[in-house]
Amino acid sequence: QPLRIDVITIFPEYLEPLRAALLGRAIERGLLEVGVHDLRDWTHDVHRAVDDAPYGGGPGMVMKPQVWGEALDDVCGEHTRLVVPTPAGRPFTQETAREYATERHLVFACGRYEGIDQRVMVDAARRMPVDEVSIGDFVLVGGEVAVLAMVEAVARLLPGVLGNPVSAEQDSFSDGLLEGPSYTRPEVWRGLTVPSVLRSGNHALIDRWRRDESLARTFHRRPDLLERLPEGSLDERDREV
Ligand SMILES: NC(=O)c1ccno1
Repeated sequence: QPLRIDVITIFPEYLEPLRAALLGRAIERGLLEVGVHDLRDWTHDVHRAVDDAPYGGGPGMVMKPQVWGEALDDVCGEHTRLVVPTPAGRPFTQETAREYATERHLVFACGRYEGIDQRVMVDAARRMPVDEVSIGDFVLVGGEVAVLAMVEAVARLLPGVLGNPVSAEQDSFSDGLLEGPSYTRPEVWRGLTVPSVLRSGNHALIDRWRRDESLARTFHRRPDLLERLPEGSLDERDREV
């Protein structure tokens, strides 16, 4: 059955984009299920408080464990992987997206940057896998935008979501390299031409050119990715690029 995704947040309206365009159509087609929940529905006080001052002092507020505990008790099930976006998390990469696309149920807990009381993740880890992940080395106001990014990265890998499934294999990172430049008509635009090899019809040459462009771009923009390539990824020809 389709991957089920639930998002718990104090800004449910932030997740509306999941209902639009490609993702919205995939949901309508039953290729994945998405539920969005307002964390405040699990508060019991008149102020619907979800955070409090941090023990030990310091700036900002920390999200209360009781509210999160009750929300997760209701939303998580026996096949749930809990994902908590945070700048302090392990890197979320294309590999992570591929793993998540094979899950049955993902629950995303959107916290403020100051964080959720750590005991919420400790308690959840007693009965399900819990991933604290970061989408990049920068700080957002909350986890919602990170969830939008991760859900999009995962959903596009699900069967039937992308019109042209091959592109999921060919996009950046699938072979560990960055994707090279792309071109379309017109052949000359503002005096700029399309590399002639792409119009040669010689697909062996075209593939070779594209690989060289990927290697060069990766070398210049992300040399760290070259370090991480699995052994044997680069042949003699590649090393000359
Ligand atoms: N870098 C991140 O993933 C993040 C999540 C919340 N704030 O920043």
